[in-house]
Amino acid sequence: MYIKDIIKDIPHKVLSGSIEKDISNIFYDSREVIKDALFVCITGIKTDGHKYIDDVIKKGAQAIIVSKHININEAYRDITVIQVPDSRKALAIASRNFCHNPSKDFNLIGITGTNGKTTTTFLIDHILKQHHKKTGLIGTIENRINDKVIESSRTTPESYDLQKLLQNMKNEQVDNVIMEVSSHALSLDRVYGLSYKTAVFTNLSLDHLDYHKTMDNYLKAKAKLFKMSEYGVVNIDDKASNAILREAQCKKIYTYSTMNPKADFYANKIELNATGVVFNLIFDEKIYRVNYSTPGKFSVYNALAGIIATYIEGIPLSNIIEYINQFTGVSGRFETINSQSGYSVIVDYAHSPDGLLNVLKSIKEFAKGRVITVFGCGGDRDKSKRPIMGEIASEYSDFVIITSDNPRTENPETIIKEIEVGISKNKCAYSTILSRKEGIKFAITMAEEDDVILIAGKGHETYQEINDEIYDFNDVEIVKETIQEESNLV
Ligand SMILES: CC(=O)N[C@H]1[C@@H](OP(=O)(O)OP(=O)(O)OC[C@H]2O[C@@H](n3ccc(=O)[nH]c3=O)[C@H](O)[C@@H]2O)O[C@H](CO)[C@@H](O)[C@@H]1O[C@H](C)C(=O)N[C@@H](C)C(=O)N[C@H](CCC(=O)O)C(=O)O
Ligand SMILES: Nc1ncnc2c1ncn2[C@@H]1O[C@H](COP(=O)(O)OP(=O)(O)OP(=O)(O)O)[C@@H](O)[C@H]1O
Ligand SMILES: N[C@H](CCC[C@H](N)C(=O)O)C(=O)O
Ligand SMILES: [Mg+2]
Repeated sequence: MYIKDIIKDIPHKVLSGSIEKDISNIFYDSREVIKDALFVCITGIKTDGHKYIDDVIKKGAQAIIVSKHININEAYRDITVIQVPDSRKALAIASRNFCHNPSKDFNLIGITGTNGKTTTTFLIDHILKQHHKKTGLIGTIENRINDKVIESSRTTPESYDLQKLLQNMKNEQVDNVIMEVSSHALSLDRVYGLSYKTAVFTNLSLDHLDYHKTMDNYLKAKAKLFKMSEYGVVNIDDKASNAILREAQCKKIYTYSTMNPKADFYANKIELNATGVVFNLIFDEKIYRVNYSTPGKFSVYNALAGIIATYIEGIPLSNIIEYINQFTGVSGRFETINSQSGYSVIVDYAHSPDGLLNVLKSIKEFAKGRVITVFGCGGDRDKSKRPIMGEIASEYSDFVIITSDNPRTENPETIIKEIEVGISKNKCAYSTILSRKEGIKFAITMAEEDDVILIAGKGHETYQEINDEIYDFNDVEIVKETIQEESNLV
């Protein structure tokens, strides 16, 4: 595509070279640049793309987008250099142009919030598919085009990767794309220039302060999505919803609640049990009984969000409720493994204080025996949540095993100590076991009939990241193997 077409709608100044050149591809990482490329220099948190200009020109880049003043070497005078005020926004619009604005050809649904994004996207995808729609899905566990799975390395991809993925989805003629929109993506303009049909707000609670610094910044990032969307779907039981509603520029907003009968979609008569939730949905003065097979009060919220987003797509409520009945849940989200000895193990992705609190409260609703919790916290991420999660685990468990999550480049023993600070020692007994595998094994060895073991934090993850190395690791597999070994011993 010609540079002049790629930079359409981007405020810019051409510093050198021609914009009539044909470009092979766009890159934001110098390490990937190939001949005839356009390289967008991004000033990041760790490094600065402007540092790699010489390098990309040597690799054959023909055009460069910069956001800083640069001195162009005489030898490079044929290289097209374009200056823009904001190179992340420029990357998003250039990518959208280069991919022929794919999202204009389908309805885009975006889910934001601290918890529940993956679960809600999977539920919406399920409902739409049951109604014979073709779908694309983008999020933490995987990306999908209809039933084809594409590996995902980020909750919301960088703008260029996102536009390419949306283009592939368009080529497969999807009717809808359902995507998780992380606060990082909103803050770093990965979704800049997209128009959503529907934006969903699930909730806001403590997480990611390593990046956002304050809860207010975190909330403002989430609120951006509601300026880019035709319809809004908002959980008004969450106190952050006031700010979302205030900032939203949607043409229509549907609210949902389990506490306020004035919400557009209101749930009451909620029954919680070990296999799921059942509740009454009240909409437009009609009552529908909904069955959803993931336990926990938070499941009612995810179901409500899924119901409204698909109602906006024109699917009759009676159909939606029938489809929800057949939804079997998401891997690593309240995934239950029953043992022959009568105890059960729940693998869950709760990795924030609110997530852990919700899952433990839900377990308390049905656990007949002790609750044994195994968890850790990720390294190189928000440290403020560590003692709070320690406190929650000890308040709601009979025994806690603090272990490693993904320590990344931090010392795992230090992370464990920071969690330990929050443990209420008079509330419950606990152990610290560095190896997550040993921690899980220890919990299973001590479990007796009717006990419930919660293994929190890694859910679907199939790896453990320690010191920049990725090791195979799968909570569910370790649980199954250990239960098997235990039963062989009996
Ligand atoms: C905090 C954050 O999101 N950081 C993202 C940000 O990194 P950064 O600003 O530090 O970038 P940088 O490393 O300084 O590099 C600046 C520029 O130089 C380029 N570069 C760098 C090195 C080089 O040799 N050559 C080169 O050209 C980089 O490609 C980049 O364009 O921009 C990079 C380029 O797109 C991202 O890779 C990086 O994501 C990092 C890896 C990350 O871990 N992000 C996580 C926290 C994240 O985004 N998580 C959310 C989920 C959160 C949730 O649970 O809700 C997600 O959406 O996945
Ligand atoms: N609506 C909800 N409210 C509070 N907690 C929830 C909710 N839904 C799920 N959870 C808890 O949060 C965990 C993560 O859920 P899910 O993966 O759907 O969230 P997410 O927003 O996609 O997370 P991430 O930001 O890591 O992608 C679940 O395992 C569960 O413990
Ligand atoms: N999307 C979340 C995932 C956390 C999962 C947990 N297992 C960890 O590694 O910290 C984050 O980036 O904070
Ligand atoms: Mg997710």
